Amino acid sequence: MFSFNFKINQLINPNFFLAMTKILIVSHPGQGLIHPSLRFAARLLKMGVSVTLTTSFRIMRFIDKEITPPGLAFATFSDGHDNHASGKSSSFTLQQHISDFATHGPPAVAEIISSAAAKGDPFDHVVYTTIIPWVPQVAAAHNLKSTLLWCQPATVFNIYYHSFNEFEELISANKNNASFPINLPGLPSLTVADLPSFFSPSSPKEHDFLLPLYKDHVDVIKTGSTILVNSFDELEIDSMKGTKHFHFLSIGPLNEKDPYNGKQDDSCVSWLNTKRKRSVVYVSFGSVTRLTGDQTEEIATGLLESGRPFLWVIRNPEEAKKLTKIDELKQQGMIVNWCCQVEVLKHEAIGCFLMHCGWNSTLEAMGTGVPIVAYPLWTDQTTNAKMIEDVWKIGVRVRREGGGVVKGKEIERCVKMVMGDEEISRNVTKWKELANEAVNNGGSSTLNLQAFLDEA
Ligand SMILES: O=c1ccn([C@@H]2O[C@H](COP(=O)(O)OP(=O)(O)O[C@H]3O[C@H](CO)[C@@H](O)[C@H](O)[C@H]3O)[C@@H](O)[C@H]2O)c(=O)[nH]1
Repeated sequence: MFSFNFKINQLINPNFFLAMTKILIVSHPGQGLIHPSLRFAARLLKMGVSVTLTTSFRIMRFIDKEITPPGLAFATFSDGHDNHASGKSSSFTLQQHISDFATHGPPAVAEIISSAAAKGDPFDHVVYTTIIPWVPQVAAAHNLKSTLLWCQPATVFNIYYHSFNEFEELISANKNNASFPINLPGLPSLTVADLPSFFSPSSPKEHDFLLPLYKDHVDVIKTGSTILVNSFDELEIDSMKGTKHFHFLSIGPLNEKDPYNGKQDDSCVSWLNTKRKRSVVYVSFGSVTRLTGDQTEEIATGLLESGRPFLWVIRNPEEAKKLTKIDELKQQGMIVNWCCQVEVLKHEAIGCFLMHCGWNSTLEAMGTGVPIVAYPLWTDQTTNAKMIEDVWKIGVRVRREGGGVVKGKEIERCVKMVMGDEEISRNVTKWKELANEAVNNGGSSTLNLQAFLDEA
């Protein structure tokens, strides 16, 4: 059912011999979670920890084995979708995806843990990502401690926590009033519209299973437990103190290039090399959501009207071909179905990032000092967009006229505004420095990770 794939480079990694702690990372096989898991694994390996990453075969096929971090071991298992055509766009529903992983995962992870113990090389600790709340039970059944690696802002965790506890009634009673103020301990002033999208009455029916799933996550964590967060103290210290029930340890931003993307695709970089400094709009909406045809057409109009060159990730090449002004678009910009985003964002030609506010993309923009045009779609993105615009002040959020599709004119306005705003530019530089300092030697996230390992 599962296969151990201990890599030969374990043998040449000096840290391997020094390893004191052996950690199993269990990751949901979605990209928003596999990227931070790989990056977290790389961090741990650098600190002399022995790490095994487990997830489904399906996603592992997209990981470039030649550039995985030295020493990283994989133990993969089937989630019932091994032959699915692409790990970069799914045809089966998210609910099915999560539920199949929850069916196949527990016995496979149990087997991985007991098999390592039987070989005399047991795990010391299990770390698991968001949306797999079944992991702590499996770990506990093998007398192992487990820790959640929360891959969204601490602010969002606390919103969930409070909304499932003392603020449940207040939020529920006012969910139809988007501007109703919600003041939660440690968090900035929010409104109902700033909460994760699953609280909204307009959230699609097929997302109804997600709020109970997040509740399971919160319920399963014992009071006083440590929660690792892909964030950094300077960014969210108040939010992290927003509940006395948990001990947040921020260990991010987890922003390094990882082997999911494979080797650098030189065509994007060669194209960016021909563009002026800070002139290009980079556009990407992450790995999950699909925009409607109307939304995509309006974005195309906005980009064309902005007059700026752009690099636009449209995951489905067929959708790109259907764009009405595809010839004009190709003259002004470049459309790709995937790129190595962390490398692209580092390029000096990038002037702003039009995005969905997925947490990884937000941190990647922050770590490279790229201002954001926030176009949130679902889940944590509504909250992230609020923080981006009003709290960290590193971008501007698109407005929807009468709640409909965001118009091309609005995209154009936001792109022009964010690329010329001095206050945003100053804040972007400030957060870039703080984000990078946090993960340096002696930085807050490095110290927090050390503290976690001391306890693990
Ligand atoms: O062409 C591309 C496009 C994306 N990426 C990477 O893919 C990841 C995308 O992650 P994220 O920005 O978080 O978006 P999603 O994939 O949509 O992530 C889901 O999971 C995240 C973590 O839970 C949530 O914050 C998001 O809202 C949710 O949509 C990032 O690391 C990007 O660098 C690439 O490398 N190349």
